[in-house]
Amino acid sequence: MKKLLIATKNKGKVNDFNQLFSKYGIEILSLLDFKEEVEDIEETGTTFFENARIKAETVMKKYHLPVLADDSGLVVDALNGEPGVFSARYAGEEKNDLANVHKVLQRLQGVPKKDRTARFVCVLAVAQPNQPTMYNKGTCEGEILEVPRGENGFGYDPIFLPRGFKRSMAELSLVEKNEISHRKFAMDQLEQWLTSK
Ligand SMILES: O=P(O)(O)OP(=O)(O)OP(=O)(O)OC[C@H]1O[C@@H](n2cnc3c(O)ncnc32)[C@H](O)[C@@H]1O
Ligand SMILES: [Mg+2]
Repeated sequence: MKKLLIATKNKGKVNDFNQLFSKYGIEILSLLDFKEEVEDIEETGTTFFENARIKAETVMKKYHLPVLADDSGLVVDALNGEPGVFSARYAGEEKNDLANVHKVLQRLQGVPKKDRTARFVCVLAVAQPNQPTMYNKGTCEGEILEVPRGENGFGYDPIFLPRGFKRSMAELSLVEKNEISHRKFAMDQLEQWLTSK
């Protein structure tokens, strides 16, 4: 089975990717699989593209392998695009999903349903030795609920209602999420590269 290294330490993403990659017969490894702790990569970019590039190229240069990186987040219109590239650390450096969700809900208190539009964004970067880095972007439109719902997924899934759905992203199964997610749409554009591997 082919293997691909994903430059992430986020278990929720690894879970999504395991299911998304299964149809390509590709086994994925992440930074969580290394015996020694891999140092955190500083995400100093101001865009999802820059941070995806930093993660993919840093890890590719270290291990000399093709590497996929994912930089993603939640963009809320009524918050001028926040939390955006700061999604993981919105409520502090410790990257606490519950605290991040709470902060978004607090900032949206009193904002009516029609103004709670938002989207998940995912930029994937593929870095390979001696080749230009490739990028793909996927989005998933929806709105922010008033209270969290559901136990599946990770991050902001419990407060995100995908457009056209009655269940939150965290009330969808992994398979259902992966039919409509920002990560899936970014992956679709990689199909040619994945199938030629
Ligand atoms: O950088 P890596 O190691 O990949 O892991 P991270 O958690 O720091 O990841 P990001 O820098 O890309 O920040 C993305 C954050 O956006 C949120 N997010 C991204 N995709 C999501 C999804 O599918 N469902 C819910 N929240 C998501 C979640 O809180 C993530 O921590
Ligand atoms: Mg990160």
